[in-house]
Amino acid sequence: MASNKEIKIYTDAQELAESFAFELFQMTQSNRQRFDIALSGGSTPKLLFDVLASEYAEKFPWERIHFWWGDERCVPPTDADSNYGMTKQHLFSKITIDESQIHRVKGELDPAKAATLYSDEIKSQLNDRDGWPNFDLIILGMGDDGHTASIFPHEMQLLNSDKICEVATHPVSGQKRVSLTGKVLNNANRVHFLISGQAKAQRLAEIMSDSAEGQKLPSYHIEPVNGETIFFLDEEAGSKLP
Ligand SMILES: O=C1O[C@H](COP(=O)(O)O)[C@@H](O)[C@H](O)[C@H]1O
Repeated sequence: MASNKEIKIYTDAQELAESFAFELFQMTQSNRQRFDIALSGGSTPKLLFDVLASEYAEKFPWERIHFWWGDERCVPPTDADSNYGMTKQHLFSKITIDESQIHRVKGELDPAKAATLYSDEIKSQLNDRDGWPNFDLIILGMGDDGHTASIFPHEMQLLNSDKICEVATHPVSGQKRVSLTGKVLNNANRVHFLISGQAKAQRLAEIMSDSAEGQKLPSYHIEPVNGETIFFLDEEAGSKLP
């Protein structure tokens, strides 16, 4: 199948975050009443949240945005590893948004229980398309090993899971995660990867060249058939692209 992955490259991580914040702002300028956006953890979104908090706190239609996560680490929200905790620190604590619009994974609970609760909340709140929840936008990162959300290369079966969420295990630390599965990621209207840094360059080159190596990486397989897939990169991340 021909790929429709689009690539946008910015000078550095700061310019990437600022340009992406503007893209987000533009997306919210329609008269839609609600946008369901799944966030990622990681270093690049942190910069994005800082830009949103400092430059868009008053401009954004926060009352129409519902926030979710593509994945969460199974730790309490106060833990430095918590994706929700990082977002709270860098964004939610600096804007006015109702708690009912923040749909976090309860990382402090038993992982299987947290995955079930999160799946139930998604099912009860999101529109369905072709039997799967339909996010307006899923923002994803990519780990140095090619993982995305918390779908790691040693757990490729999560790409084809029939569940909305699964419990995943980090290959090195053994930390438990809750992750949206591939069918949900691939049912979004938009998937936007935000990727910066030299450490991602080789994996990105493998993915974009359609190589056998690339096909072993979870990120390669995320491309909604009925949606857009855009890779927002800085020059370092894009430095080895074919
Ligand atoms: O573990 C995770 O890593 C990825 C990538 O993060 P980065 O810091 O290498 O950019 C992230 O997308 C995911 O949400 C997070 O849980």
